[in-house]
Amino acid sequence: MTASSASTSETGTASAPPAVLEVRDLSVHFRQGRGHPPLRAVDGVSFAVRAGETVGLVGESGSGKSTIGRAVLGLNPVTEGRISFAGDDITRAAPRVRRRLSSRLQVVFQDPYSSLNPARTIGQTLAEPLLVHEKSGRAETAERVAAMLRRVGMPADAADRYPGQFSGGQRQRIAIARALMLSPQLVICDEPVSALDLSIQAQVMNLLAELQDELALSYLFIAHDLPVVRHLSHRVLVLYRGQVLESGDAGAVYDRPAHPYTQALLAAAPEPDPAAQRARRASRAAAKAEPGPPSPTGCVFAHRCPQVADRCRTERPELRVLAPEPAPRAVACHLVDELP
Ligand SMILES: Nc1ncnc2c1ncn2[C@@H]1O[C@H](COP(=O)(O)OP(=O)(O)OP(=O)(O)O)[C@@H](O)[C@H]1O
Repeated sequence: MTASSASTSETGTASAPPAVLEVRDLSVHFRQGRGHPPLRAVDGVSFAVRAGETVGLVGESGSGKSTIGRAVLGLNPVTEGRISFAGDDITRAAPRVRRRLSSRLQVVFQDPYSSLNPARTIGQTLAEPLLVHEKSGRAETAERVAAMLRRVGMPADAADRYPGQFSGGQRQRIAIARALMLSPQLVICDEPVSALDLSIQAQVMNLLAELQDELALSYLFIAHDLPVVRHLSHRVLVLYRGQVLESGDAGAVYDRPAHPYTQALLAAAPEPDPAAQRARRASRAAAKAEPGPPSPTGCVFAHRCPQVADRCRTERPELRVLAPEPAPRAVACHLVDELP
């Protein structure tokens, strides 16, 4: 495996569609109280999401996935870096700009039970964005609500009922319908299927994929479940302690993980084939649990890495593009040329 020496943050090619979302060197730090250094929840992350594309964020709990999504939505203050939406800088957008933006940038959260107002009918919930942003008339609003309900696989009479009358999967369809009412360009999906049963998860993921094809939607897809992210993502970013350790084409990252952390993460996912399961178990055993604090200056994964070298404890590795690869892929590891 070889890596080009040029440092890069995945920018794609000149012929790629324009970026809907562009995140550059994003850092989000949280104060931890007197005497403690700030928590670097996100630490220098760069990526772009293009029209019609799904970019998946994966990583263990606490790796910074949701904090990135919340920073894009303006729900977490940005410490450093820049977030652009359709070419406009929205890093510290004023509430008035954010309100306007909400017609083009939407979110679907994990929990469909708490994200829908139990006291409002589904029709009222879906009509609200139209009434606020487009000042639509009543007849047109009712027609658009009914059409969207049909589109997400719900009966039109659902409009007159309340969230409590639906199952978790149906409520998530309704949450997706609400997100799409104003024809957004980008939807941030933050663990959108993790609260659902497996068979329902597949249905909701298929719905998201169909809607993307039909409406040329872009998704920033956040999930801890690796197969779920693979199913929907064109590209993925693998995060650990707020940093991207590997990124690139989803198929390549999953089939030939290059970073020892990505290898360990995939080794922890369920594997039906017994031979592959044995290999994974060995790789999992090699990646140490958290034996101590990470080095403040070196690679954030060094203290757990089975391949760690002296340099890893003192020098932070840059994200470098692997070559030759059909699609750009980048890995932050000093040992990338020597890895199996
Ligand atoms: N508002 C906050 N104040 C302080 N610390 C926070 C805040 N939000 C997140 N964190 C911390 O930032 C780190 C990253 O959290 P984040 O929720 O982004 O991780 P995640 O990868 O989405 O994991 P999970 O799936 O468990 O939420 C964690 O250590 C978390 O405790």
